[in-house]
Amino acid sequence: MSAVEYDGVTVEIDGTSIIRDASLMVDSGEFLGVIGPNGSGKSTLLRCVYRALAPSSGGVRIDGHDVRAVSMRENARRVAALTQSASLDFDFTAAEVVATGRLPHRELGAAARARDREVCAAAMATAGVEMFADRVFTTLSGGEAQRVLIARAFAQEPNVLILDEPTNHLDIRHQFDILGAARGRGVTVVAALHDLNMAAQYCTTLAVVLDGTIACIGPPDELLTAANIAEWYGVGAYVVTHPRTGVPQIIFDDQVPQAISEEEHS
Ligand SMILES: Nc1ncnc2c1ncn2[C@@H]1O[C@H](COP(=O)(O)OP(=O)(O)OP(=O)(O)O)[C@@H](O)[C@H]1O
Repeated sequence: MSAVEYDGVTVEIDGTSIIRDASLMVDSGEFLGVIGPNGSGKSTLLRCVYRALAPSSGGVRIDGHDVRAVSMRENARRVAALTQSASLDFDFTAAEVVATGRLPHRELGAAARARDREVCAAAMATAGVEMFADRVFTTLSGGEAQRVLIARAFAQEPNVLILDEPTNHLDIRHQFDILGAARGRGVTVVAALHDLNMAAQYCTTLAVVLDGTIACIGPPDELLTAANIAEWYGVGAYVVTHPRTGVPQIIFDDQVPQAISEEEHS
């Protein structure tokens, strides 16, 4: 059984097909990177998993359960999402924001248990935000706030972590830390990523979304060729091999008239 399964998902908004007939299976423990140009449909695809959007046809299953057939609360025990549009206008402290990640696990109205507090403290340590615990969330910088929201997603202890551009606002140190922490949790991760070099380093599989359809699915070293990058993004590139890990790494060059891969170049 797949951890996440899209079965013929079509999303129509105001009569326009934003996603067309998307099918995809993500195995338990896999780190799937969803890549593709701006406006291609990555966020829309992700929103169907955490029920921010209902497909017009087809469905999404988590651990074999259709996400629309279970309660929001039950879905939230399985899926945590870091979204692009998370805005919190209340004067919550960072620790209070993280604590909301435990709500799906608590009985209605029940107080936080010792374990809830332990999980939140560990999540804040993993995201490196313990020092912001008492800060009002809205006073944090973009990167600090992003890490608090990541801590909240970790505190939710989901089987499936949905990350929509998780490295937005993060400096390079925190990009490594957060993607490494997501991978290190051993859960299934589905992440929309713009940074193809980070995607190559952390993702086991990539799904490429082009104009509302999943154009291809495969491991980074198969998909991240110069020819594909030119086709998907209209940018030339040299693709080299990371000297330590062996994964593809991309040096973009908008002046390269025709994309060349390392093999073609040598
Ligand atoms: N509520 C909506 N109403 C109208 N159009 C929408 C709506 N939501 C998304 N779209 C359109 O659907 C397309 C896909 O949007 P989506 O946000 O999924 O793309 P994306 O690949 O995540 O883009 P980006 O890389 O810029 O974040 C875009 O053209 C967007 O304008």
